[in-house]
Amino acid sequence: MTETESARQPEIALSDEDRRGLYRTILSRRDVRGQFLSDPVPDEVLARVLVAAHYAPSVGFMQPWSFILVRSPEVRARVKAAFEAANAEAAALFPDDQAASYRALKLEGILDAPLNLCITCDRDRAGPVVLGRTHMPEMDLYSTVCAVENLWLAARAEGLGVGWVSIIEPARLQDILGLPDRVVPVAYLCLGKVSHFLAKPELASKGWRQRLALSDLVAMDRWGGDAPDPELARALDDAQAWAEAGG
Ligand SMILES: Cc1cc2c(cc1C)N(C[C@H](O)[C@H](O)[C@H](O)COP(=O)(O)O)c1[nH]c(=O)[nH]c(=O)c1N2
Repeated sequence: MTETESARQPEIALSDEDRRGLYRTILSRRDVRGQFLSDPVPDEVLARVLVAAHYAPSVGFMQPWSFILVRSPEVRARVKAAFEAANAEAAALFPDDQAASYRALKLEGILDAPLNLCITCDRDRAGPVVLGRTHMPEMDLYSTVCAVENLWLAARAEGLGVGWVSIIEPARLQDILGLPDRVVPVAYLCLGKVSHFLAKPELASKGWRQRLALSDLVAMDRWGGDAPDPELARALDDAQAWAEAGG
């Protein structure tokens, strides 16, 4: 089969402005828990961020995701109760010196955000044998996470905050949302307009954990292999300094 001109995209790199916009979106995306406004998310905007999620890559083009929009106060109250139960268990797992700061963190916006959204993975969406999943069975879950990140970035570009809540027993979420066994609740998200976006991750500004140096995370050829050569190491440090300055 020959490739026709119309089968190609007209450009390879994006324009400088588009590229800057992409990096700005990536660098300014935040996990939002405490800055939600109650205004509803307009349908057209919601549709666009869901399209962004749906255009994520997926193993074997499986598109295993579905999107459960949770507006019902009753359903959200049940999810919030599931969070409270899991969060109490989680707090008890940290050593004493960390447990108090853990309890002081706000780790969800389930009732504050006007919309909650569960992104699920249907592990049977494309039958039992899926191109690309034959030897790495978790690839459909990873594909669903790609959809989550696409949505998160598109939401940031639209001025919408997203907060991921994973401190919930999955079996309870499964029950509350009526998910069949083959469907995994990959991400429970809170979504809505925000008063502002924080400049830094909240866990960093509250002293829980700081961003690592990228250059320490890059090794040559094998785990624990040589550090990158000095030119690449400098480029990595410069790029991270650029990101820290806001891009
Ligand atoms: C898979 C997964 C699961 C969770 C999160 C993220 C991801 C990727 N994060 C958000 C997390 O704390 C946050 O991404 C980091 O602290 C970095 O901050 P920014 O996302 O850059 O603002 C998160 N935050 C929170 O308050 N409660 C939670 O349960 C979770 N769960």
